[in-house]
Amino acid sequence: MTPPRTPQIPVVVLAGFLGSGKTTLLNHLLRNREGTRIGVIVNDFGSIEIDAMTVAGQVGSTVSLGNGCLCCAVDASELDIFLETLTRPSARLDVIVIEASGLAEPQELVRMLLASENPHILYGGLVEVVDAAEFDATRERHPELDRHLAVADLVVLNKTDRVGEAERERLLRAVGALSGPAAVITAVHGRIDPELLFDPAMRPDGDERTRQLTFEDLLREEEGDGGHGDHLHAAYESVEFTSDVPMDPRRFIAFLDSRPEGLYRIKGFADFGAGDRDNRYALHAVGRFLRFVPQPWARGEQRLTQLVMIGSGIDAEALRAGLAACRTEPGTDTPDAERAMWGVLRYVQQEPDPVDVREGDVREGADVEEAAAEA
Ligand SMILES: Nc1nc2c(ncn2[C@@H]2O[C@H](COP(=O)(O)OP(=O)(O)OP(=O)(O)O)[C@@H](O)[C@H]2O)c(=O)[nH]1
Repeated sequence: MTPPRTPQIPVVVLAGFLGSGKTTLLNHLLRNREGTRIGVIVNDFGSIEIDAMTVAGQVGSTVSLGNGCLCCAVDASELDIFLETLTRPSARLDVIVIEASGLAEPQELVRMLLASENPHILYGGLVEVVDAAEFDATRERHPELDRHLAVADLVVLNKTDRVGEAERERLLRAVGALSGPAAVITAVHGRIDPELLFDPAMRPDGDERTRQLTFEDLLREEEGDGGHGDHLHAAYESVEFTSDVPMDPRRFIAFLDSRPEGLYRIKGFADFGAGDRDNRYALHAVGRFLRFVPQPWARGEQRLTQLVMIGSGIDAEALRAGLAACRTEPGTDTPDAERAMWGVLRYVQQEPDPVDVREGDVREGADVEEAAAEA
């Protein structure tokens, strides 16, 4: 296996029915990006483009698909052109979010991303936004919602301010039953913790940290109280795990496959010892989405497994104990470890992965208006 030589930018797909709150959530992400540079692809002309540019000050990083419906594009070349623009080194983006139109078939977008030959992107998961107040009515009118939920990696039950406590619980159960193992979180005005979707940027040159007061800072001041209403960290717990003993690939995958529902996000690096002496494995999980990226160990770098897990209602001690039980025992770090890596390699992006795409669900391309790129 050849680890990617160029840095890859995660691409997150944001889907949800008309009016569910996608744009609101996207704006929230842009306002709370903390220095992370977000590129946005929208296919709803005018709905976010201005916000994306003014709020995040990212002129040149937003692509609008005119009247075109991205999900219906007959071939992936148009999407590739947009991604090409956004992944240019000069854009210096850390993450790209594609806001699917309210009527999109999100799995088609996912299929196109996985099939993309752009070496600079890494599919980052499908987030489905659901309007809590309209859930039953939307399902009635659009039975395909069930299918969208079934392929989502993270479901955001939005507008919970519009329903009572009991109704919220009922909806959580109903959505959870349809979305299977995907994590379901509730939100008001799309205020989710951005770290659930992507890591904050760590810039070696520190240019974002020593920056001047930005538009976001001003916005936060404007919102009063330093924007504490948006402090989502209080709602989530974060658990860290570090080990200088390599992880057993089979046990680690079994641990990940059975991770608890409330664990929305895992990020970090794993050392698989004899499984792969040359690479550490960057791990990125959003909801039930999981991806490993092998990265060569730097010369002299201490070989550690370092993980951060974010969730709500999670049992920190049980998680740490579960991970501790995944460590290799002395003497088991044998040549068989390479075969044990097969389970991990299933989650390394090499080609379109049938685990992520359910072909039966994919809609064939339909007519599409000419899409326009304005980058
Ligand atoms: N009460 C309430 N209103 C919300 C919430 N989130 C969004 N809205 C409102 O719902 C409306 C639709 O939100 P958008 O973010 O534009 O929804 P969208 O999914 O981008 O809509 P389309 O682009 O049409 O698919 C707007 O008026 C929002 O202000 C919420 O949590 N509670």
